[in-house]
Amino acid sequence: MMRLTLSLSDNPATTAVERAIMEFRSARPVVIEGRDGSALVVGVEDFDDARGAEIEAVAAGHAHLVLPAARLRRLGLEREAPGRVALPVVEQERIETLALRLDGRIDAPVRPVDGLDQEALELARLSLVLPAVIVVPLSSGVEIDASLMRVPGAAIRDYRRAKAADLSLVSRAPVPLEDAPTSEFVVFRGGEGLRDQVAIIVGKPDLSKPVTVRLHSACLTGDLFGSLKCDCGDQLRETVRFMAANEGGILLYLDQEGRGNGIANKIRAYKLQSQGYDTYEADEMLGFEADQRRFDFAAVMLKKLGVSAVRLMTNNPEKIRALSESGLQVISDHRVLGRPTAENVSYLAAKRDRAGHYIDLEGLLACSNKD
Ligand SMILES: Nc1nc2c(ncn2[C@@H]2O[C@H](COP(=O)(O)OP(=O)(O)OP(=O)(O)O)[C@@H](O)[C@H]2O)c(=O)[nH]1
Ligand SMILES: [Zn+2]
Repeated sequence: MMRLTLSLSDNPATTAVERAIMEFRSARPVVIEGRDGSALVVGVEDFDDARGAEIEAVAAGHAHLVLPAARLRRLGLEREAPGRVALPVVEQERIETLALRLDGRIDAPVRPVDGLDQEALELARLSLVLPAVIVVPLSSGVEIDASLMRVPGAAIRDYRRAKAADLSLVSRAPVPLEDAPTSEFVVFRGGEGLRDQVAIIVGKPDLSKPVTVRLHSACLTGDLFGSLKCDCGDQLRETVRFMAANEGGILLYLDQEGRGNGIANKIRAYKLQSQGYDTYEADEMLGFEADQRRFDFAAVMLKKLGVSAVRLMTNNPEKIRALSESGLQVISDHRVLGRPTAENVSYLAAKRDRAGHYIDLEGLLACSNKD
């Protein structure tokens, strides 16, 4: 019999994590294998009592819920690290209360997490689902479904770094834009998120000089639909116009919807915002720290395009720091602000006050009042 041997995947660890992400997103349990044991992990989304009963049969009282630090803080605990709460009974109602509900309160001791717990939480984050996981340590006698995906914990830990370093250019073509007729779209595979990353080269920038660059995190609501809740759409179009009118530039459109939390979690956060919480409070309730994004892979994209010095269009100190640390020469004197609207001023103020963004809101409001 002929046997097909595949040598295509030169990184089986990354592929294993990607398969695990797909399983996890379809609400199937995944087995994480660590050095000192393994654990069955399942996300809290789409969790019901029937699934709970299946998990309980395997867990025999040893399941626990792992919650990130942000969520524990929202539950009233002073925490900088994730923690675990025992689940003697695996019930949907209790899990939802602890992981999701606004009035959730901790009703049991919170213990420190182990390596498998951390890897389980990281798998949930990579999967862009709610960052809360049910973990069942597997003892040797337990039999589990052989079709369940098994993934080494070390591969999950290393995944982000590996993907950030391993970006490949897959396609490129001219795409004339309304405000920038000479533009080229260059698509990379790798980086963050679950899709591809796009570099838009506007005009013909001179790569021997600092190139005007913007790192733009995807914002479906703002970029595409002109949502009034943020300034993203204005920033995007203003950047392209500026580049076209000033010797060109490169805009990186990064798959980091919702500050890296994914569109589903962003809309969950918007629901909380409609109840009066600000952009960071809402994320914290869902278990997210202020910003999940990393920008190291953006530097890899720029280097692959032949860029070594940039003039960055941003107000975000984190973007400036990440590119500088990657060895690129960075000039960061160009701020980029959209129009303030009644709906987005509090969002802009929160970014300035909570995340240290360089936003001169008073100046901006004064300017817009003059118009
Ligand atoms: N989680 C969350 N994400 C949001 C919210 N509003 C906007 N976003 C996301 O925030 C990100 C904004 O990204 P960028 O436009 O790159 O902006 P930035 O980090 O503010 O930095 P600069 O614009 O460069 O100063 C996008 O991914 C949006 O989808 C929100 O209320 N909650
Ligand atoms: Zn936006």
